[in-house]
Amino acid sequence: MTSDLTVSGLHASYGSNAVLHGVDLKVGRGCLTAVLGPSGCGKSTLLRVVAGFHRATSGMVSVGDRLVDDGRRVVPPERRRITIVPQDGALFPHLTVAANVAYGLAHDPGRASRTAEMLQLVGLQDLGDRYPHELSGGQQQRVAVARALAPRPAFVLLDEPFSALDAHLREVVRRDVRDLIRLEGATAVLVTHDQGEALSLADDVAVMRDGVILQQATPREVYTRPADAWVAAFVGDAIVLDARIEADVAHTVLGPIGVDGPVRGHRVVLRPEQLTLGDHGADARVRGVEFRGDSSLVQVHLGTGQDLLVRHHGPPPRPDDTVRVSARGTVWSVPD
Ligand SMILES: Nc1ncnc2c1ncn2[C@@H]1O[C@H](COP(=O)(O)OP(=O)(O)OP(=O)(O)O)[C@@H](O)[C@H]1O
Repeated sequence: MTSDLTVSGLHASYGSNAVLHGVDLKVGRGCLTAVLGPSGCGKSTLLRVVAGFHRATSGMVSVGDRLVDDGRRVVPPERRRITIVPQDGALFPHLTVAANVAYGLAHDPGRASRTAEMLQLVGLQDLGDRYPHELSGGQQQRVAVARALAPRPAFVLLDEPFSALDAHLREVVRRDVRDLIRLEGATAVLVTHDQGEALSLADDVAVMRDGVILQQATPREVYTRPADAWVAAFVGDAIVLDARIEADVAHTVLGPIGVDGPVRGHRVVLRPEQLTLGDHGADARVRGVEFRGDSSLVQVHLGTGQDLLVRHHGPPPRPDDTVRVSARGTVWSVPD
């Protein structure tokens, strides 16, 4: 992988408050990488150090083959060819949509045609004369992304750019933005605490907690082969079972299940869609049912005292029904 951004051993603080504790991250050229983590874990701080708005205490950041921060020598933000799209889009309210998009193209002779092209790409070619307050939230976000990509930055950093949008609009806008980033061939880092967004959009997901990246891998890999039980639960609904593992078979309260990959402890992880409610398996009682559109998420209480989530298709059981639960597929072993 040709790496466009390399962050290694990065530490950063606000005064005496250390926030990044040795972050390692690699972003391949032309890739969209999501940094996924809970509120306050340091995602925005990481973006700010990468963009050059905050200095590292130690560690290093390289963009392309150029070292931009090693805690001593620092390349200023305007010389990094990195663009940040902040959470609120931060459009200039006194400029029209077209003038906002053209803003970064001041010295570009192809300014007018590039602006028109970007407006076309985000589907706002008819709204160039409007002002930001005359647009919906989703349209404003598109303008913000068009403005960021217009000068063809090597790098785009997106800081939770879709968080202000409602669920439906968010899906539409984020798909458009991803397509635009792909089309422009930009390398992008997207910060989010929304696991669905990270898993569905990104080529690569870096899961962050308390100022460190716990795992960086493809969406499928972090979902099916999480680094630990915390990552498993953060990227999706997870079932963590105690297990005695012998010869690639985990002996659990749900019976024996095959283990995929190395044995790393006494617990295994599986997903609610791997469980089946049927006429065989462990005895359980239904505690609650959540309607999820195409399926139901059924919370069951095993005779052994453990609660599990089951993704169930078809008519759901009712609270207090007695059911039997079995597991399909393989499980993934996580460290204790
Ligand atoms: N300017 C600042 N001065 C002091 N502390 C700060 C400053 N900015 C952020 N912090 C602290 O640093 C920690 C990490 O903040 P950061 O904004 O990087 O987290 P985040 O993961 O982006 O959170 P969110 O998802 O809520 O935006 C938090 O504890 C926060 O309170």
